[in-house]
Amino acid sequence: MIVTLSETLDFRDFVLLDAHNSETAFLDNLKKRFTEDLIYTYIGTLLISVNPYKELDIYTKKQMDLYMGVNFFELPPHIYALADNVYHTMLSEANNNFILISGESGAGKTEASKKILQYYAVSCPSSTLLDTVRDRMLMSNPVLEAFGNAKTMKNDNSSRFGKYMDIQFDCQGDAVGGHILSYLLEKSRVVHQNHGERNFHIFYQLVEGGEEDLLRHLGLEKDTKRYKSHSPGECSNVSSINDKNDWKTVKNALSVIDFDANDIEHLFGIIASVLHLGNVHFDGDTKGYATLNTNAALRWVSKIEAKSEEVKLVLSPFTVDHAIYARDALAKAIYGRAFTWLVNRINESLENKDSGRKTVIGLLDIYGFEVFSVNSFEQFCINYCNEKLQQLFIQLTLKAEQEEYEAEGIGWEPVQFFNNKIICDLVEEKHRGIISVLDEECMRPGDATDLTFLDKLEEKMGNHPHFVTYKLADKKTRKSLERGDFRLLHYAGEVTYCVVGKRRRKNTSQMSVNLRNMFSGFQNLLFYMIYSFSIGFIDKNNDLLYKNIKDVSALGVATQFKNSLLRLTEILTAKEAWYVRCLKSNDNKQPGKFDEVLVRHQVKYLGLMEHLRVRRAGFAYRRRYEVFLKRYKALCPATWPHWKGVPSDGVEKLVQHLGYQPDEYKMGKTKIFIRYARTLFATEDAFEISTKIETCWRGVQARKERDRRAWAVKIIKQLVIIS
Ligand SMILES: Nc1ncnc2c1ncn2[C@@H]1O[C@H](COP(=O)(O)OP(=O)(O)OP(=O)(O)O)[C@@H](O)[C@H]1O
Repeated sequence: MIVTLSETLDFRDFVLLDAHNSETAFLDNLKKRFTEDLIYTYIGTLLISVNPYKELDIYTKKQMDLYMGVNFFELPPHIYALADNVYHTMLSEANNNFILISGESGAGKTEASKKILQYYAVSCPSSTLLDTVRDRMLMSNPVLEAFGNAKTMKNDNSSRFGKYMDIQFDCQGDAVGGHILSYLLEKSRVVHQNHGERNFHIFYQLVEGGEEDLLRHLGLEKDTKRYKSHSPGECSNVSSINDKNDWKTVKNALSVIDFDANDIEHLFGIIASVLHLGNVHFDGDTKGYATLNTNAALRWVSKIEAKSEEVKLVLSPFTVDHAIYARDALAKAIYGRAFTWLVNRINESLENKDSGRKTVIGLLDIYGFEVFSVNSFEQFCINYCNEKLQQLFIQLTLKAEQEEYEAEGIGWEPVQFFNNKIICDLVEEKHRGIISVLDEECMRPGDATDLTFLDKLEEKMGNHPHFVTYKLADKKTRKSLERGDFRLLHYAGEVTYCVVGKRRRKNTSQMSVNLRNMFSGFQNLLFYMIYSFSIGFIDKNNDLLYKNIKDVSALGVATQFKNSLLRLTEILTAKEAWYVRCLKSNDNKQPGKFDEVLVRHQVKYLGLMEHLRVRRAGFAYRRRYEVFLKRYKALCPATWPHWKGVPSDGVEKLVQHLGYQPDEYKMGKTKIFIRYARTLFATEDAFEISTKIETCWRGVQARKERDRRAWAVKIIKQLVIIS
């Protein structure tokens, strides 16, 4: 076996990278690995995945078998290694875990979470009952994708919601149940899609693939162009999507998940209602009155939501524009509720009825920092979410570190890192944070606008080091800000948010109240809505749907999101954290192309350098004595080929031989702890080679006498490379 120098120059674990503060070195390593189709790299136990945009032969059953039960660092980085390690940690420590999968749209999050699920489906024990749970869990994917994914410019199968899925295991390691939570469904897609984008897949699947009888029953025609809610994107046919086939998959998946005929009828009835609503038109008279007769469109919704109640919405005295807005808001509300219902229904079918002790692996698939598109309210929510998750990462990592130091009898040292709590507080603090200010502004009587909201922010956050606006900025910064912007200095970098909508209506609050009253007749589906063309922070925060009017005065969308994030944080805090960070290699979905600027940007906004810093802080490297000795014994004459004494003594001899200074390492009860120093990088490199040398050595012993000399010469060459 020949070990070339080039093989030793890329690192499967960034923690070993000597120039760990250098973004350029980080990128070089990623790129080098990527060009060799090595899309996975670690930062400790965090897995980075770079989307190759091509099928790689690394997801076979054979590969799965290879990774089952093998030590995390033994084999090349892989999503299966992570999945396996989490599973075995859960079993051996009987604890709960979660895997956070993040990255921007098209980076590969959905694929990563599917691969983890597939791995568990193959590697976990099996029985008829368990197979049912396993199948339902796997089948929940195509269903949620049909209703929650859509073609966007960035991704033909883009998830338009955040997803957290718990997989529950019994103490034998069998998957016995599951539970899904969804976040921030992009409801606006139901009524509007940008050019080149589509509505949620299910609309096309139903119309293209639906059986004649079903379509007739739902009053639909087999022609997607007939439905106005589809037309703005003008993109029904996409080469990578086969709606007819997907329809079959979804129907099959629904039956596996145990949806009965009644459920299915209602579900598709609702989809039909939304399609019909898109085609509802309005008669506007000269005074600007508009009538919206939704009886036909809401036939199915009323079955679920209002039972026998006849639904008729009359909008007056508003204009056709207002009526269109009301219609669209209704379509969004209906779809949002149908999606929630669907998730609940899937959860019922995944529920584990057995009360025995369970441990959990949670999969959280959520957008990373968004800085490219219009920086608006949604991005603000997503970025706040990422800020919270970073906080959680810091807490969990440091907590875990501290616990391990104590268990090993090593004194805890404070670690230098940037604590982003200050930014989380800036956004979420009660009465003082941005979300509270937004709610106050939405609810106060009088003429509240996005700009008065911005004024209030300036008043309250004026001196905050992570907040700046045009008015507060110095001359230089001002050049990059508009008057309607505020900028947050997130832990991962600066993001500018535009608070104002495109067009403003003057008396928004007053109008909201009028509309609210107008819709109070519709049982359970009560929402209030604001002028259709304004999309600023105030209106977005007000785009509410409530069961009960009493709630309306209290909560804005941002606060609801904050509350759901707090609940999520509680769920996650009690678990051990694992991370998959997905990176997009290029913007054109081109196989094998590595766009350095794009990747650099993501490395920054996913906080990977910061992550590396936290991981390397303190004694970042630790291994059990036996494992360490086995790996590195070839590097010291006293330990090679065998160390006969106590492993910890052998390890100490070894590290001293390698030149570690006393402050560079500590000897724990069962493990050695080492600071990441230059020497270690050489050591890890050497480990790779020494493993190969061992293989060669065995080769030498097995060979005939005449070959031995040639093999021995090769080994000596390797040793020269090491030194
Ligand atoms: N590991 C992989 N191997 C091969 N192709 C991949 C891999 N991961 C992703 N892809 C390709 O990239 C596309 C986008 O991936 P995916 O849908 O998982 O992105 P995402 O991060 O979930 O995006 P979004 O946030 O928009 O949902 C996939 O449809 C697939 O073609």
